[in-house]
Amino acid sequence: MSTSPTAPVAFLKGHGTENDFVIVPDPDNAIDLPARAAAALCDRRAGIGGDGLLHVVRSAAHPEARAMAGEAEWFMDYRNADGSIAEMCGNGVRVFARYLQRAGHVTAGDLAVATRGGVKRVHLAKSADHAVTGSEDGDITVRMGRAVLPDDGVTVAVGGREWPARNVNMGNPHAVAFVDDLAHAGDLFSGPPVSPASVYPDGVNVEFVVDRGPRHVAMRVHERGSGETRSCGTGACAVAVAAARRDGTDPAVTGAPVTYTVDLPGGRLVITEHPDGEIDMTGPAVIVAEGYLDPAWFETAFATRPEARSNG
Ligand SMILES: N[C@@H](CCC[C@H](N)C(=O)O)C(=O)O
Repeated sequence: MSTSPTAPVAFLKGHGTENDFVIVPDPDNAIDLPARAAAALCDRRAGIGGDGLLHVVRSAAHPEARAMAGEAEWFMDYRNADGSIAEMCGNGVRVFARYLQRAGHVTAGDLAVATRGGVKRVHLAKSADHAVTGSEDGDITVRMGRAVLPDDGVTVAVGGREWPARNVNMGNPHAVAFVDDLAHAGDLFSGPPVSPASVYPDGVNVEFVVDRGPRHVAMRVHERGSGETRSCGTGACAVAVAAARRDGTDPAVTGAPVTYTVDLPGGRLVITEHPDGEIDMTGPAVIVAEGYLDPAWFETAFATRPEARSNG
């Protein structure tokens, strides 16, 4: 049973390759966080500010996660900055795991996190082990599951240019377009039109990708519900999968795992796809602050916010 809080609500702020999140620990699912409260927390001017919200709840205490409680003690109840729900957030899972480690709920090693996209296996490296990303706290690897690639023939358009895009589902929907120059994506103040729109009835995350070298790409992303962000973990996986099909390195065909380095405005993620289709994402995760929400502010934001505002 969730209620509006009367005591101060604790929060933390964290990021994974600068995809930033407000974290609200709430093991018993006692805090009601409707879309307007999530959007208020993520508001960069009138709230804490973030690309999304990580509501940290015990799986057994959340109706959407109860069935996963036997496999994963903790549920990542994720919201986009506009308050909308998404199935998965790759950077979010790493930051979620870092929070659990900092709070003493888990130690370095392996753990499972329940998400709306199913249970994700996470490996928290020891702090000395940061060979991939240089993270001082140690890299975190998430087994992201398998990509689904419907053959839909979608296109993405910006500023009079149009590109064919690959439809990749990583639990959440992506359209991946290979471009000559990341500047061609424009200002990304709004979501680039993707056609036919009917392919993505619930909206889509759009990635623009350029080559940097063999199995090395760079990308920008416009995220559904959050706008342009400095990184997207599921997006980086979608990009690596699309690049492997384009490059003839699809592990299901070659029988060998393939690793892509994906550079984002906020940092670097390393993505390995295995012959069975399973995808591993490795990157950093950092907690930057913690504190308490002002109860009066939270009550006001909770009660009066009429609709989601822009996250810009
Ligand atoms: N930034 C995330 C993706 C968050 C969800 C996305 N905006 C959606 O609506 O699908 C990531 O790191 O994967």
